[in-house]
Amino acid sequence: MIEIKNVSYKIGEQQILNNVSLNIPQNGITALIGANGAGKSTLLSLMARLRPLVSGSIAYNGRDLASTPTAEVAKILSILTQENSIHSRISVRDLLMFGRFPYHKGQPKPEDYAIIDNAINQFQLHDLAQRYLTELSGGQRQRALIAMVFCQQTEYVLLDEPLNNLDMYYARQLMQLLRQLTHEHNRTTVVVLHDINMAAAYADHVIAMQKGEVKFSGSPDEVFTVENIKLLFDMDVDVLDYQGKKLIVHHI
Ligand SMILES: Nc1ncnc2c1ncn2[C@@H]1O[C@H](COP(=O)(O)OP(=O)(O)OP(=O)(O)O)[C@@H](O)[C@H]1O
Repeated sequence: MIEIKNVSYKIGEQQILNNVSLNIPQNGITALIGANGAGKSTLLSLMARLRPLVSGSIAYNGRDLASTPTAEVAKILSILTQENSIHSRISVRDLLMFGRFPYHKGQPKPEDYAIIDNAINQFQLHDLAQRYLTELSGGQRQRALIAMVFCQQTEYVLLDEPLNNLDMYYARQLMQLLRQLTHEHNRTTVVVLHDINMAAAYADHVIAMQKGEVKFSGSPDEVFTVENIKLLFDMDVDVLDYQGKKLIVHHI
């Protein structure tokens, strides 16, 4: 479980997070949803210690994040941020090997190569493996970066808007793969999603944020109601039942 207790965060005079407390269940996919500016990315970056925690606490399986050495943190959690723009001339294959660095420390072993080959297969990167990141389209680069995160094989995976730049085919493929990799390896994946139908279809748990606070937390069935979506996004929508999942009709 990830335990977040009384986390507040300010930038200048602006209160970005206001006393956020929540428990993210162990094993499975938790979707973090909410309007632009709600504080999702800020919370994720505090959870990965990319920003220093100034108040409150965050613990992974009872282990306090603030007092865990950096080398240990790299083996507990991995993160894909929205700012993951790598401009150096590095090939996709080398990028994936870079993800293994906390384990091989510059001297890859056969198991590191095996993990990378596997990721190239799973993320359908064969045609891109030798190409430089700078030569890829936005969506291709995004897939490579997500594959790198998975090569780190951490118990906790934090992904900020992984569907950015992905077309319909790869967006669905990624969510299916996320679900498969999360459940097969008993991982805990926290994913910021703007596409609430993807959250409804693939998440086990949903956390909805608004103005720096957690508004709702529960199963997709509990969170995705007409009333909650009105409150979160100020939109009138229909919520349908489709193949056992909620389908939110919001585009017409
Ligand atoms: N470096 C910064 N300086 C000033 N304000 C910031 C900074 N970073 C974020 N903010 C503000 O913090 C608030 C929360 O931003 P955050 O990126 O966490 O929201 P979000 O829910 O992830 O939004 P989005 O869905 O648009 O990505 C916003 O009001 C944003 O303008």
